[in-house]
Amino acid sequence: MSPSVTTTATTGVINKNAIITLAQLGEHKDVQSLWVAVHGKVYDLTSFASDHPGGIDVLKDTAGTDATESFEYAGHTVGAIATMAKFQVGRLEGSQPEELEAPPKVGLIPSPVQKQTETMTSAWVRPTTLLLALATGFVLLVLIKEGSHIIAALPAITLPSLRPGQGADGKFAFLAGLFLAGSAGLSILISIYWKFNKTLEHEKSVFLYPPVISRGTTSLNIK
Ligand code: HEM
Repeated sequence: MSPSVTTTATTGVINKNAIITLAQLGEHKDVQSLWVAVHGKVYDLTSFASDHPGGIDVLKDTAGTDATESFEYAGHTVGAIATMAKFQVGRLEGSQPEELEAPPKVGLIPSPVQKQTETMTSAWVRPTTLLLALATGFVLLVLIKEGSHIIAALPAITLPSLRPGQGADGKFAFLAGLFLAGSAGLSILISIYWKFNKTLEHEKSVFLYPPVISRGTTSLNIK
């Protein structure tokens, strides 16, 4: 025999496994006694209805019925799901109570899958970095040893003139100036981005996050 409805939140003792029929649920459809079923579990929200952050009206509209669809549509947070347990007064007859799944937490720490991908990337990057460091070291050594000859062999660089046609070698000088200014600007931008990225103290580049992360039903599984 199924356990019976022993009591409600207002009377004290609660049997959370009490089987409640749809007809019994339907008897609690107003603010004096407001019950709803969500995912096979029945909740007595009489004392909570006026404090419900989503408003009392949505609860009044679904009072005495299976409110699973509306509940899901509202997209409740982990906090809301944790709060529900204390209002449970039974289980809806004929339904298999489902454990409510809390929406994924959204944060700046990547999930294990993302971490794995990034670790793979950094593992790939490491030998490249080593190779680059070795190449730089080699170039430096050559410069130290043969520096004066190389510098002597280089053509003299003349800074560009702002007025076209003036300065040594008009067109070339302007292009050289443009190139120098461009490289300087790019280096400044790269270092600003690098510093900005470090300041945020997370494990992922800022540009890898979507601009908008929706609450509740986000498909992002960032934990
Ligand atoms: C069963 C116990 C319930 C609890 C403990 C609860 C709790 C909450 C909480 C804490 C919020 C604020 C947002 C959040 O933290 O998720 C909220 C919002 C809301 N709830 Fe509930 N709720 C319950 C049931 C329901 C039901 C049955 C419905 C629909 C019939 C509903 C509809 C809403 C709506 C529409 C919002 C506003 C969502 C928004 O502003 O985006 N809630 N609820």
